[in-house]
Amino acid sequence: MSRALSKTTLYSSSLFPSTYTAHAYLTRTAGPLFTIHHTNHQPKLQPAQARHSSHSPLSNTTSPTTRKKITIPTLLAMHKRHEPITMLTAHDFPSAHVADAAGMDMVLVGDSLAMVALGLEDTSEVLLEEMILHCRSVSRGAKTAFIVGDLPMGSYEIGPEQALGSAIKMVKEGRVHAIKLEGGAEMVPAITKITTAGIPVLAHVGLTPQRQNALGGFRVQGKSTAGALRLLADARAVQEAGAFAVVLEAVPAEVATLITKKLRIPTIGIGAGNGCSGQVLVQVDMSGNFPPGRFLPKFVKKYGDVWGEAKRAIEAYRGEVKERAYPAVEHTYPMAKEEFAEFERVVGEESDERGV
Ligand SMILES: Nc1nc(=O)c2c([nH]1)NC[C@@H]1CN(c3ccc(C(=O)N[C@@H](CCC(=O)O)C(=O)O)cc3)CN21
Ligand SMILES: CC(C)C(=O)C(=O)O
Repeated sequence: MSRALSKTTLYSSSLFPSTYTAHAYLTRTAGPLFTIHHTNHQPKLQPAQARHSSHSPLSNTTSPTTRKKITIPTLLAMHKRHEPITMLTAHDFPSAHVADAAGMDMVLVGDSLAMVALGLEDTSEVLLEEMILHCRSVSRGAKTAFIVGDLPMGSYEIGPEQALGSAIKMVKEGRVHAIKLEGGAEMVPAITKITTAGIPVLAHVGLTPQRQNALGGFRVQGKSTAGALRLLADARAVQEAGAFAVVLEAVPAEVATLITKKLRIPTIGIGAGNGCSGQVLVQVDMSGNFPPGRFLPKFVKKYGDVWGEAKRAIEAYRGEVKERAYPAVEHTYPMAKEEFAEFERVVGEESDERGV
């Protein structure tokens, strides 16, 4: 087994579903806080309310700054003044909300959600309908970032008509602002068709994970002179077709820097060095929301330990439930003494079900 192949196997198999489990916990805990908000117990529920507001689409109080909606002109202005463009993936309401609150310029509903949110083997399995469901929840969570939805494999390669049809569905039903699709020169007719219809396209060249079988795994692209020239030709082709920016994935830094200089549109790098116009990473990777020992591509920097924190909290909860330390008195609802005394008296004559 080659080095690349064994890594690919490790990367895309059983280790991802565990990541999903942890995230599902985080997602579910956010839910109930919503309903509590609307009860009559306002004074007692202050803490819950405060936490609730961090996930509330109605309130912006936890955002560090109130910022304007990011649009294509905003992004192009950043590019013009050489300000790096920040992009992060999100696959649901809370992951979109936190990316938006932390100031990401762009949020990508990447098809990597097949692996990190759905536990699938690779990105080729995810359906357009599934992507749309995730896009809808992300669009409700990210109110200022520019939202891009990934067209999944099979939803755009047949021809420009199919590509436009899928793009329209992503915008109308998924509520995204732009779509991303993988491929270079061969995607020019599709990109032209979609952009002509007024839907912005983020192109994606270099390592294109939807074509991993043809590429022979997740391999760095553009490592030879010929490969780098092909990459530049592809990047130029998608630019001429009307893409507003292009993702460069797993490309030597020098090649990505030179391609960036040769283009008018911004390049968004992932594993392509710091000479690109912006950067993108997968949120679960950079926030450390995965179990210890999982393989990470070389370009990932782990900025947090979300998995460790979630596991620590869940273990503490488990321990307290087992010891009857949780719930404590402050987590319970009071009742007037006389009411309870009467209740106890009325049921007092009955025998206990549990054998007393
Ligand atoms: N969680 C996650 N993060 C990602 O960045 C990501 C996904 N999923 N799924 C779709 C693609 C696949 N990606 C990958 C996956 C593996 C490598 C990888 O193994 N790279 C090798 C280089 C191999 C070579 O030398 O050619 C490495 O060592 O980093 C790269 C990108 C990026 N994307
Ligand atoms: C890694 C990024 C660029 C992506 O395509 C995804 O998340 O699917």
